[in-house]
Amino acid sequence: MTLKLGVPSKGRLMEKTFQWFGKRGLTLSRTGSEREYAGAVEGADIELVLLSAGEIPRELSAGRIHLGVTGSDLVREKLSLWDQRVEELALMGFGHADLILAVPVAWADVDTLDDLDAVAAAFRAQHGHRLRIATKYHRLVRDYLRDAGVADYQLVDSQGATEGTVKNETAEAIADITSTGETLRANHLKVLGGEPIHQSQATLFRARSADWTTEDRAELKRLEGILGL
Ligand SMILES: Nc1ncnc2c1ncn2[C@@H]1O[C@H](COP(=O)(O)OP(=O)(O)OP(=O)(O)O)[C@@H](O)[C@H]1O
Ligand SMILES: O=P(O)(O)OC[C@H]1O[C@H](OP(=O)(O)OP(=O)(O)O)[C@H](O)[C@@H]1O
Repeated sequence: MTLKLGVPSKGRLMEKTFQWFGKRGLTLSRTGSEREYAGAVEGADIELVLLSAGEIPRELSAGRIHLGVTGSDLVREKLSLWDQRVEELALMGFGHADLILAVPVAWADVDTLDDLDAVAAAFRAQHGHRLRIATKYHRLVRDYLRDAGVADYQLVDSQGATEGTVKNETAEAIADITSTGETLRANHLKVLGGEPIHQSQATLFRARSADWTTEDRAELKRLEGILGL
């Protein structure tokens, strides 16, 4: 069986993924029409599989692809015990974004997680429901807040335009990815101080559970040589 490499089919990670491999002597390209999800790899016995960045963690975990490129945030969010299912082969140095917690700028007394904790307890007493945090990163946010001892909150699912939920009054705070900070500023939100929940970047992963034949392992060794890993 040929080694299968899953790469983002579009969006912010695709082009840089192709460049990253290209710089290391492996030419990845899309084949077929502009809208056809087909690709090829020159210089190695590898089948290119074009996938949504968000689906690559699941495909790796199920062993349907041997290797995959996606954001480290997506692997940690989508896979429980992610490091038992995949191995990080290379941090690729692009697609940097921080997963952060943000609250309205107008909350002058809330700048840290401890402040949020205090406000959350008071909020519940005052409003009769828990402070709502909108996010699509349920696992990462829950784990982070549990470790920090913050309990008086509820997560509200938001799959996009998360920063708008505060203005729309469906949440009091948000947890989302930011890179330039523009979207937060435009929506009058500020990041809580301290380390981000996760610092994400595009990463090349190896599926631990995929069916690795002797030839696949040999091809991976050769690939690691080409890529200088
Ligand atoms: N503003 C941003 N700047 C840099 N990286 C970002 C930004 N927003 C998201 N990302 C990163 O990009 C990756 C997601 O990429 P993208 O948005 O192309 O995928 P997606 O929306 O999940 O893809 P698809 O819609 O095909 O499922 C995540 O790893 C995330 O950390
Ligand atoms: O810090 P910034 O550079 O402003 O980027 C942050 C924004 O980028 C991402 O959204 P995306 O463009 O993927 O749209 P989405 O709302 O559909 O997730 C993320 O969810 C933020 O909303």
